[in-house]
Parts: sequence; structure tokens; C-alpha cells
Amino acid sequence: MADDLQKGLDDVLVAESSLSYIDGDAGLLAYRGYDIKDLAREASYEEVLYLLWRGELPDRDALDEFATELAAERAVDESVITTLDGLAAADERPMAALRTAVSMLSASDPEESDPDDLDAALRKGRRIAAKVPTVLAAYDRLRNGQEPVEPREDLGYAANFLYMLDGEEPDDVAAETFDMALILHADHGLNASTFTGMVIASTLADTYSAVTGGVSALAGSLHGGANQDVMETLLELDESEKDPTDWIRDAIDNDRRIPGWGHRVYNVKDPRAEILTEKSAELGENSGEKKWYDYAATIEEYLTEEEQFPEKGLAPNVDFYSGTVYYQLGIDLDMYTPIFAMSRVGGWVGHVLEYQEDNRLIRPRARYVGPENREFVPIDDR
Ligand SMILES: CC(=O)SCCNC(=O)CCNC(=O)[C@H](O)C(C)(C)COP(=O)(O)OP(=O)(O)OC[C@H]1O[C@@H](n2cnc3c(N)ncnc32)[C@H](O)[C@@H]1OP(=O)(O)O
Ligand SMILES: O=C([O-])CC(=O)C(=O)O
Repeated sequence: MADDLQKGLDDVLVAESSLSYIDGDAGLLAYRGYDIKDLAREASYEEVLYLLWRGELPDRDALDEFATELAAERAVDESVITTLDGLAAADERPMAALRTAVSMLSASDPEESDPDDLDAALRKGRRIAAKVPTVLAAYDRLRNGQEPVEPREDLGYAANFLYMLDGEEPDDVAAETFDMALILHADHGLNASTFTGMVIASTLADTYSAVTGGVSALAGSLHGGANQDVMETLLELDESEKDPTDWIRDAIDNDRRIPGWGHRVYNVKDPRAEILTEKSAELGENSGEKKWYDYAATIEEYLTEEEQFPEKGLAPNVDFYSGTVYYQLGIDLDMYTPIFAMSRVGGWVGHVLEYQEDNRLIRPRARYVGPENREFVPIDDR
């Protein structure tokens, strides 16, 4: 038995995977061998889902069939909408509403869960991926006193979500930008939320349980929650009316942890952040409102030259520019992490199924450091 302690499981190998390849020193990410930059530029989120789940890119017929099946499963049961309405009345956070809704979706799944039937597990994953946008858009509307908008089967995954959110078809720039953001967030190896899903699935629990666990783990500020924190930080900077360089200098002097910086795997700028930087700048140019991009870019420039940050391998991660992109698309701040979850369903389902093909219960150990050989004292004598 190995006795060396790996707190946080840094660098511990626990599985083999052919979903994503990450080189944290070179700043490379590929899904099943395809560079993320090519996928972000050329593919659609549906194509990427197909790739993650089936291992190959689809040809046009296969993609049409897959996208049609996915679109046909977008509607959610009325009981889910009623529950969301109750959660909205209680002012629940969207991530918590999503966690509750994913768990609830299993009640209307038409197939039994069978740990030996991985095809059925994949179909469950597909239903979750299809319904999460409907849940999120409905929740956002209900909490704003609006009726949910029914999904449309004739729109792509990204465009349909934006349509259900606003009640109006998005323009091409918004739909393409959002689709690209979904592609960038779809998978990232054994990150905390994916690993959570794998731990759950390794007990032979079903896909809904694994995805509910994934949503729960993604919510925290060290993981998916950071995208909202980044935008809140930029708004704080804006309200301070300080020069951005002075603002970030003060933040560092006060030992603040800067959201959207640092990553367990990357020691250089995250390749997804490179793409989102360009997108954020482009949206600012187009709208004439460049300040959100400018604030982020100024912080990046300052921290990149600051001694400690490069020394500790701290650089912008995927969350640093995604917030400015969503903000410019007019999306509410507390929807950013749920949108991340919407995309990451692809990775969660892919990894869970890959792991279950050759399943082994995940069960690490803790080194016992508590007291020993204590004499039990009955309650009335303590
Ligand atoms: C999609 C994603 O999940 S990407 C990550 C999203 N999360 C964030 O952006 C939150 C901000 N970042 C962080 O908290 C961290 O960088 C993490 C959690 C992402 C990675 O953390 P770890 O690999 O555990 O690094 P750890 O927390 O040990 O930090 C190493 C050193 O860098 C410092 N550091 C790490 N991140 C930051 C940051 N964002 N700002 C300032 N200092 C930081 C730590 O204080 C520590 O310094 P020390 O060695 O002087 O004590
Ligand atoms: O990989 C990680 O640790 C965090 C993550 O999910 C990502 O960067 O997309």
C-alpha cells in the first residue's frame, strides 16, 4: 500500500481516457485528437457532443440524425416547470435550481436504469443534454415573471437556448459565439466535477445521479463558479472608478485571489482563454463598448508582468474572458455557471460511460491521524 499522501489528488493517475488531451505547459487542448482551436472555429456543439460520445466526427447524415434526435428531446415535463416556478419564488440560485431539476428529470425518463446497458445510459445522457437548456431558460424567465418559451426543434442547440431565454431568435453572431463557448467548455479531463460524476457512476448509480453530482461540484468558486466571480470583479473595478492598473495593483497588494487565474493543469494561458480573448475583443469592437474586454486585458497585462504570477505558473484560465463574452451577449451573471454546466454535460456523460466500460469502484484512502485506543465512557459518566 502506497503511503505517500497526495492532497487534492494532484497529478494522481486514476484512469485512462481518450476524450481530452491536455498539455498544461504548452497550452494545448484536444478532444479525441482534434485541436480545440479547430473545433471552436469549424464545428458545432452537436458535432462535438457526437465526437465526445462516439469517438469520431460525424458525416453530414450522421450529424443530422443525431441533432434531430437531440432536438426531439428538448421538452421537459410540466412537473419540472412547476418545481422551477416554486424555486424561482424562493429566489433559489440558478445552479441550485439546475441541480434539483436534473435530479427530477429522471422521473420522466422512459427507460429503466440498467448498469449493464451502456447504450441506455448514453440515451439518458442525451436526454439530459437536450433538456438542460430548456430547464435553464425556463428558470431564468420564471424568476423574471415571464412564461417559459417552448423549445424549437428547427433551431440548433445554441440558437435554441438563446431563443428560449429571450423569446426571440438570436442573430448569427450571438448564436455562433454561444455555440463556440459551449464547444470550449464541453470537456476537460478529470476536473473536479467530471471526477465527481465518475465516482458516483463507479458505484453503478445511474446517469442522472452522476450528472446531478457533476452540477453540484461545478458550482463552487474554485471551479465553474469562477466565471461569475470574474464578471463581478470587473463590475467592482468599474464601480470603483479607479484606473484598472491601480485597481489590480491594490488587489494584489491586499492578497486577493483573482478569479479566472490559475489552474491545476495549465502553467500558461489556457488555450480556451486565448480564443475567448479574441471573441471578447471582437464583440467589444462590434458594439463599440470595449471596456469589459479592456479591463480584462489590462489585468492580464499587469499580472503577466507581475513577478509572482508567472513564477507560480498563474495565467488566465477559461473563465477569465468567458464572463465578458456572456455579458456582451446580455446574459445574467448567475447564469454563467449553469451555462458551463449545460456544456459540460457532454464531458460528464462521456467520461462516465468510458469509465463504466471497464468499471472499478473508486475508493481511495485517508491516513488516520485521530486518537487511538480510547476507553469508552457511558454517557451519564462523561
Ligand atoms: C473551469 C475551472 O475550474 S478553471 C479554475 C477556475 N477557478 C478559478 O479561477 C479560481 C481562482 N483560481 C484558484 O483558486 C486556483 O488557481 C485553482 C483552484 C484553480 C487551482 O489551484 P491549485 O492548483 O490548488 O493551486 P493553489 O491554490 O495551491 O495555488 C498555488 C499558489 O498560487 C496562488 N494562486 C493560485 N490561484 C491564484 C489566483 N487566482 N490569484 C492569486 N493567487 C493565486 C496561491 O495563493 C498559491 O500561492 P502560494 O504558493 O504562495 O501559497
Ligand atoms: O480541468 C480543470 O481542473 C477545471 C476545468 O474543468 C476546466 O478547466 O475546464
